[in-house]
Amino acid sequence: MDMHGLLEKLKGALIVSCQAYPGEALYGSHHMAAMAQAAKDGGAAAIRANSPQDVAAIREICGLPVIGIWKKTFPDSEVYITPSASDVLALISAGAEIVALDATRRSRPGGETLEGLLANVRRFSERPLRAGGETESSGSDRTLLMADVSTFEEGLAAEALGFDLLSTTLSGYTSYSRQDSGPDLELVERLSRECGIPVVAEGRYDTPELAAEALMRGAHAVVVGTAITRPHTLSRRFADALKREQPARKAERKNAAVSRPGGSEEEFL
Ligand SMILES: CC(=O)N[C@H](C=O)[C@@H](O)[C@H](O)[C@H](O)COP(=O)(O)O
Repeated sequence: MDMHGLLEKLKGALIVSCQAYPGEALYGSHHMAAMAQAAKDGGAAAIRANSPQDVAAIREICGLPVIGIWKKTFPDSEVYITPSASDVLALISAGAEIVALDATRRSRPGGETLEGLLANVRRFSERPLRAGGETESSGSDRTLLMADVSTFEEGLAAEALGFDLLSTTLSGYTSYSRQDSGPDLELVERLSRECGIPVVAEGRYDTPELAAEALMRGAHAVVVGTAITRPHTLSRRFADALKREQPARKAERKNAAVSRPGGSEEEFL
């Protein structure tokens, strides 16, 4: 499959983000590969995964195209999604068909620039990023680069730098981007209208309806993570809702006891 074939395959598709952090019950490539297989069984067309180990495990088990990222934190920068050229190359070696990286305007670790990073990746990549030459494990003739952005301006800049596709991943996660509890559908719509490369909707799509709306607004595909693959977060939502309900129920029962003929508040207590 060439890069156009891969992008065509992702058109209108669900991409499931399978990520877990150290200390969480599902942390580990084995769990993430099982999660990816379950997502595939449910109709996902691709997987977004963190670290070369998870990318390799997921590709081996479920065989779907993988968008690889590598989250790393540094004391001198807020950038944490695939911060450096060597991270990109490690993900390419692990078999990622697409590598996503922070393309915000924030300063990067070690003072590296986004332009410099792209030049390094192109220079050192074994699977050329701009030339042909299909490799056995590759789903595409070259690894595509996805820009994770937080604003419209960052999207335009990333397209000008030669990224293959954009994702709205970081809207709400930079200090200067729109802060909202829901997904940034306006950003999806604006980028889709103004950019010549595919725009992926990502970040806080927590219902099927919101994901479908993103396609209506022009998204090429939708990435869903937390709402599908983070069961402890989902469990907490339910548990918190029940906890919030308890005082209301208690008050209801108390009112019912007091208003019953012969009933009293003491009886309820
Ligand atoms: C901001 C950031 O670091 N986003 C990360 C990017 O890979 C993941 O933690 C998210 O789960 C992913 O973007 C999917 O979004 P959501 O989990 O909201 O469906």
